[in-house]
Amino acid sequence: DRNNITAAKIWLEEYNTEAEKVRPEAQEASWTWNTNITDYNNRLKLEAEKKKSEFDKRSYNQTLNWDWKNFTEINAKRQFYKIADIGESVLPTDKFQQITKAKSNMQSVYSKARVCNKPGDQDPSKCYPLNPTLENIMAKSTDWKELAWAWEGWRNETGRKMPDDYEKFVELANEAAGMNGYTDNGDYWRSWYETENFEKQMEELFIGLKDLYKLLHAYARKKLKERFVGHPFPDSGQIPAHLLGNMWAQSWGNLFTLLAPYPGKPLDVTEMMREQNYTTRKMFDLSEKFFTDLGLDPMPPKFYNDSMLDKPEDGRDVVCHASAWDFYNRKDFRIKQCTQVTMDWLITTHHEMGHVQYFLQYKDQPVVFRRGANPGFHEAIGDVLALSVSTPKHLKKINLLRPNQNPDDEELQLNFLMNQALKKIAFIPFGYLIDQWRWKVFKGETKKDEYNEDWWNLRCKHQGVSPPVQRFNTDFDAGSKFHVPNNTPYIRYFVSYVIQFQFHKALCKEAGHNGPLHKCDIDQSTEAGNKLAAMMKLGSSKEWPDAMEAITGQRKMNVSDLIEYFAPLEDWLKKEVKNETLGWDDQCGRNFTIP
Ligand SMILES: O=C(CCC(O)(O)[C@H](Cc1ccccc1)NC(=O)c1ccccc1)N[C@@H](Cc1c[nH]c2ccccc12)C(=O)O
Ligand SMILES: [Zn+2]
Repeated sequence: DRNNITAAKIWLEEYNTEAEKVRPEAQEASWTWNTNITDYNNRLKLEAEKKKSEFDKRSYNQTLNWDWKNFTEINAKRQFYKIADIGESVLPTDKFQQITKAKSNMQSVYSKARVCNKPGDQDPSKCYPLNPTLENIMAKSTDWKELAWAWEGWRNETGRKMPDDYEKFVELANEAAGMNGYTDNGDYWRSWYETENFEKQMEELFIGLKDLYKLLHAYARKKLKERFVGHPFPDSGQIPAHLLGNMWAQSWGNLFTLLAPYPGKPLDVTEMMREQNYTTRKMFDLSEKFFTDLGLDPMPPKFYNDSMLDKPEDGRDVVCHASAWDFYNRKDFRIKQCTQVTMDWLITTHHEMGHVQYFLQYKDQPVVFRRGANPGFHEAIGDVLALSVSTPKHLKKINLLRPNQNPDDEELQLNFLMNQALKKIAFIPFGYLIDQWRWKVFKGETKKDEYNEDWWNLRCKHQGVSPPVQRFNTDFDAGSKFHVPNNTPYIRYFVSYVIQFQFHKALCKEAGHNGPLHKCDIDQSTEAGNKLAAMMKLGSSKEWPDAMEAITGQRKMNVSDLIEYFAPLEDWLKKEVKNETLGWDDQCGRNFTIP
């Protein structure tokens, strides 16, 4: 009968066995398309996703045979709750095909996009991809026109071609969410945090970090005005978005040579990697060794054979944006990325390896529990280890610090903190605003003809950046960022950037570190590794405060550890910008220059 827990548990076993067959097939078809974008592979992907959605629907219907909401066994009840949460699979077949098609269209446009007519090119029909060319231009160029060409061209070739598909996706995703009992798709996405007034909590964390961001923003703006003297910066105080070393101004690390407090003491890890003939494989071996030295798991033998770690040179179209893949059969785990030999990519490699380590640690959980305690946890693992790898102390240990440099030199340490701030503090408003925008779109508060206006309202208000050229409602600049056409939620990265410092603080204590937090390197501490592993083994079987408590002893997210980490730099910045006006007007001033 409906309350027979023994029979229910038998059914759960059967569900898991079936899921460990259906999911690998769907993953394999998705992998084939992601590593070779063709119409044929797209059809196979659609077919496999259809099969998986039918399995999800069937399973949902079978959960109705049990009064699982009244089960006293928490673990079984939570498995039923997750099995019944089938997302877009709830849609009838034709609508499911439509939403999958709209998503594939946008992903294909994004991954195939190329930008032509580069200023100074003899052959105007020569076209360039984001990875590596446009990313390198945004990182290295100090030519206003060249930066504006890449910035505007990328948006013309991606976002501008998506509004219709995006509107279709929003409509169908909201319909699916409604059928599952949510008010809209944003409500569904936020439900994964199982947290009362989650939006309010995010806003409070963001407010707690604003002052720190304003200091860094004022300093960067001051130095960029010197570099681009004669070029227009809006009176309203924003920084033109194409000057910050990154296509989306989400990470300012490429401005290190301009912004380092002591330029004479560089951290030029990329050059050191190149001088030592680093290869992609060496970067992965280095990362894997950090994990195994903590007592965590090595990569399975198949991992290196089956992964795609470099951009293919045979001209085929692939999804270059990095991702880690769990095939839900406890055997297949892969990474797909178009690695370049740079420090940024060494960090990204740790980020992706963090995802795979989580897969390995929770692989014996029931399939529905093979997820992060909340999505932010999954994004934080690799970044926590990278906080140790990036320290001058660790770089010295792995011979990526110049031999004549002393890792304990206080000026070098301040340069290191600035480098970290340009990646971690600069990211905060960007990590916050993407889903502020999407949640409003899903709520119906932002209509299609307001997509771009609302996007720039948030970019100007929260991030303090402005468009370098005139923007129109026929533009769709949100679509120029991978996660929007790929429909990957983004608040997870904002959460990760907060909790990774809580994890770092706790693991450093476990590793017996004394002294300033930013000098801590947990390398080789199996005590720290054991704590991290114990948390990861839980997967999503427990609510995330339990997982947080397993590492930090606390049950809440808070920004105090991040602020503690950057305290020495905050003092330096306050002195550096004491004659500057901090912040900017909510609205972007209007003074574009058409190049
Ligand atoms: O997007 C990524 C890395 C890609 C990912 O590893 O997060 C990837 C995104 C993705 C999700 C879904 C489909 C395809 C790609 N997420 C995963 O691979 C993943 C796998 C399993 C569980 C959770 C996430 N980073 C973000 C920001 C970021 C956070 N930490 C970083 C460290 C270095 C560089 C960038 C970042 C960005 O580039 O804007
Ligand atoms: Zn990630």
